[in-house]
Amino acid sequence: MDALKVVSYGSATSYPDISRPIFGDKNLAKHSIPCNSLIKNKFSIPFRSSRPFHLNTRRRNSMSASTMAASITSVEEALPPALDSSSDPPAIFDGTTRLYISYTCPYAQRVWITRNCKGLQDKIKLVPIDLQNRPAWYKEKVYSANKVPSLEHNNEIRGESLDLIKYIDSHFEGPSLFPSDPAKKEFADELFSYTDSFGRAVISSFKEEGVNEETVAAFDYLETALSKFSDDGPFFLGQFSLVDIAYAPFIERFKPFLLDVKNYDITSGRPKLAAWIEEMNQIEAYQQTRQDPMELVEIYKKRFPAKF
Ligand SMILES: N[C@@H](CCC(=O)N[C@@H](CS)C(=O)NCC(=O)O)C(=O)O
Repeated sequence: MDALKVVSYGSATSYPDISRPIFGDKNLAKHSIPCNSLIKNKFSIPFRSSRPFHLNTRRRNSMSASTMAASITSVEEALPPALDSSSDPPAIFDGTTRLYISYTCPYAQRVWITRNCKGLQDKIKLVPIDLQNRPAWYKEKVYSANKVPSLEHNNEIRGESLDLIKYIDSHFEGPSLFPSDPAKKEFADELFSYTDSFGRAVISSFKEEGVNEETVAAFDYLETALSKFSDDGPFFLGQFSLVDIAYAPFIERFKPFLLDVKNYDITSGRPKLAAWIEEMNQIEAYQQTRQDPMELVEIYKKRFPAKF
């Protein structure tokens, strides 16, 4: 893993938060930090594995020493180009574990983040697909649902992002990304169940003028949810978990889009959500999956050409 290098390929590179200035450069000092330093040093991850975990974050020019300590690091990989209708299929079912994604798909991004967080870059090969010019073999030979993400593992293909992040967490090595505390597990289930409703509630405003009550309530729900275990840390279950991974790709898109087209700042009056975004953006395993926010805004503008 340490041999992996920083390489951006096409649009698949990591970007800082749209609302924050870009600090630093690409010539970053690199080192690994252990799992329990994952999220700033004060928040440990008392999940079942204590295996070392490699987290990368980007060095910034103006930072406190403690933030700096957690923010310089590490493991980046060369991202392959997306396969399109002219590309040959990989050697499907040759024993290689493959994660089929699209670089711009938030569902696929959930699984990609999970794979990175568990340090599985060498064990699970990324196979990006160009959804706009999809290879026919993907539906015929890989995943008949013809969607991403899908995971090829042990001669089987599995789909559905929430199932996949749980599957990867429980069937592969690396730090556990799910708590054992029953109260946290129960809350995790509630938050997983809410993901689709959350998305629908936010998108309901994309088709009309302004930001409706349903959308506001959805972000308020997250703000309240972030209070529940806030004594343990800034994430949904206190410690970083699969729940954060389930929401991050969507917040990554909704935040810049709502700001750009509706002048609506989802963090205004929601300090816990603002802090969560800040903390998420420090996690290199996530950073490496992020796209240019303005490209994401443009994608949404095309997809929702309604009233801005
Ligand atoms: N419920 C699925 C949704 C996956 C999904 O809709 N993926 C989109 C890309 S973001 C897709 O593959 N769309 C292709 C299509 O529907 O033809 C999951 O959570 O994995």
